[in-house]
Formats: sequence, structure tokens, C-alpha cells
Amino acid sequence: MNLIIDSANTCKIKDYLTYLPVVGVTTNPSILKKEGNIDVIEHLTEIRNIIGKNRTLHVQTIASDYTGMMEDAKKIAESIGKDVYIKIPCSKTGLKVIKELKNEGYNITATAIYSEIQALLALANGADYLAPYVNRMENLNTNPYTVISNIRNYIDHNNHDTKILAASFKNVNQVLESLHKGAHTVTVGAEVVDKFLDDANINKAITDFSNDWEEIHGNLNI
Ligand SMILES: O=C[C@H](O)COP(=O)(O)O
Repeated sequence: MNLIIDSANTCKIKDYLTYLPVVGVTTNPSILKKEGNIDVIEHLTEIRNIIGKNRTLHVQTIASDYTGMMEDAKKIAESIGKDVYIKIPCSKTGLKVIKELKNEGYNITATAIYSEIQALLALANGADYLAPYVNRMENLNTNPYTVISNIRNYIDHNNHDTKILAASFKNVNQVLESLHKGAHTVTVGAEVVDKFLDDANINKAITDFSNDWEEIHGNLNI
């Protein structure tokens, strides 16, 4: 399972790195907002140092016009490193930016994907990752799993290297279903990551084992 953490909280990221198969970190302006009035470039550089060079870091542009997005992308790459994946919302302007940035050799994650057609257009323009918004699609009565499955079939059939990075989760079942339907990677926020192992049954089993051991052996170790 390729798990990306959808958070800019350095304490959470450090903790998850100790026991989860974390392959990267994604952020967007809403995620950064949760960290308060930080120096964003400094904070993202700290995250880059925490996760190291072997994991991917995905950082979103802020501007909504072509020139502003291009400037944001270049500032992000110059400050944090050219290996950063620049997250571009997949709008008309975004598609133009993706095309140009790819021509200039940047890594791209196409984000805010709500439909199959958006994904296929971003893929054609050279995006390295496609981020379909699972929970948000469900809220709009679009089946995100059909979208993921169709994109995956298209990628495999045409031998593309582009990966599906499913995003926007509100529960663990959405994460699992996305993986079943062909997402290569999932990016999951702390609220859902913390549910992965938050199971009363696991804790009860562990307590029962300890009690059974203590009944016979008291405080002795094995
Ligand atoms: O960056 C993309 C996020 O995964 C979107 O998640 P959200 O729907 O919880 O804002």
C-alpha cells in the first residue's frame, strides 16, 4: 500500500513515519491553513527534510491566473527543490499550466479532479499524478470508484506512467475501495489515518492476552 499523508502537521508526519508505509506528503492551501500563520516555504522545507528525498512532496500553487500559477510553481520548485510535485487544480487555466510546466521539466500532480474527462485531459498534458476527489465526488452523486477504475484501465491499456493518487477521504472504506478499484496511491488526512488502527477489538484482544498471561505468570516476562 502506497500511503501519502494529506497533512502539513510535522508532529503527525513524524509519528506516522515510525509505523506506516508513508511514501510522501501532500498539502494544499486549506491543509496549510490548519497550521496557522506559518512561513509556508520554511514549513514545507522542514517537511521535506523530515520525509527525506526518497518520498514525494506535493505542493499546490495559490494563484488562479496563468501567470500567477506559473510564478508560484517556479518559486515552490526553486525554494524547496525541483523534485517537488507541483499540484495544479485541473481547470482550463490549470491544464494550460500543466502543459507548460511539463515542457519545462517539472513534476506535476493534477488535483481537484471530479470527473474522468478532467483526469484524461491532465494525463494527456503530461501530469505525473492524477488526484480524483473521492469524498467530494460522492457528495455530488458521482461514483468515484467508476472514475478511478476507468482511469486505471485507460492508463494500463495505453501504457502510461501516470499514477492515480486518490484523495479527499472521510472514512477508511473509501480508502480501501479506491485501492480495490485501481488507485496506485492514496493520500489520507490525519482524521482518517488515525482511524486505521483505532479499533476497540484490537485493544480488547491485547488486554485479554495480558490478563491471561498475568493470571498464571504474574509480572514475569517470557
Ligand atoms: O488535496 C486534496 C484533498 O485530499 C482534498 O480533501 P478534502 O475533500 O478533505 O478537502
